[in-house]
Amino acid sequence: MLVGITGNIGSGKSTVSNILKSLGYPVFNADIIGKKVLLKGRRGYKAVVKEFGTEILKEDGEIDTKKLASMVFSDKKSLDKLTSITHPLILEEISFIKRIYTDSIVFVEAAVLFEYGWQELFDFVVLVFAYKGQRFLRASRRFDLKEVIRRESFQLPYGKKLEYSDFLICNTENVLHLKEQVLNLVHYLEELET
Ligand SMILES: CC(C)(COP(=O)(O)OP(=O)(O)OC[C@H]1O[C@@H](n2cnc3c(N)ncnc32)[C@H](O)[C@@H]1O)[C@@H](O)C(=O)NCCC(=O)NCCS
Ligand SMILES: Nc1ncnc2c1ncn2[C@@H]1O[C@H](COP(=O)(O)OP(=O)(O)OP(=O)(O)O)[C@@H](O)[C@H]1O
Repeated sequence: MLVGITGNIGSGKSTVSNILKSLGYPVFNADIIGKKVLLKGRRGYKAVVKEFGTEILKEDGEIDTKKLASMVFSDKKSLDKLTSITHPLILEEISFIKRIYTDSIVFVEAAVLFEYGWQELFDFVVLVFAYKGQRFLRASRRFDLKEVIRRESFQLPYGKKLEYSDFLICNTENVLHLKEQVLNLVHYLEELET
């Protein structure tokens, strides 16, 4: 059973993933896959350098994801160019994961899932919710607020995402409250699986 975990920036997807991992479940991360395919020698590297130029390279020849981020999150066309290269490769890997884990539950965390119509690939999608203020505050630990706002502007609003989701997890309280919901979710999924 392939289960997607999604939610807007700073909602707590990785925290949910970590809880699932601590319970022993296999959890993959589409953001990480998306960056792996950009490593030197991997299939996205040449195409992205050709598209964005050698100015996105660091001294060691690897792609500087910070520079790339500043280009793509300030211009929708650039973001579309990047995703047209990396998304087919990410989807290939998710399909592979789906084929490998046929008789157990496997989770894939994907920040942007409904935005690109990936829901068809999953048996169920879990949406992690937190209020905008909470998300922005939490995400500012990793990115500055301007960057958080820019990235959020490329994400669908929760109202739309709720329509497409199978389960909702509310990360509006403390992590213990989040863990209780994750436990209820896996209990339900395990019952479906048997
Ligand atoms: C530009 C890149 C290299 C920047 O890497 P960086 O380490 O700064 O960010 P990371 O990938 O870890 O994403 C962090 C957060 O940014 C937001 N974000 C990332 N990609 C997107 C996107 N295409 N649309 C909207 N928000 C996005 C999400 O909230 C995500 O959780 C990277 O984000 C990227 O390659 N994005 C395009 C590919 C993609 O869509 N990846 C996400 C697959 S789920
Ligand atoms: N319930 C909570 N209470 C307080 N802090 C939290 C809570 N849930 C998550 N956090 C913290 O908020 C930050 C963002 O959480 P997390 O990384 O899980 O979100 P995310 O959705 O994966 O973020 P991103 O969109 O940047 O990938 C982290 O520092 C995390 O420890």
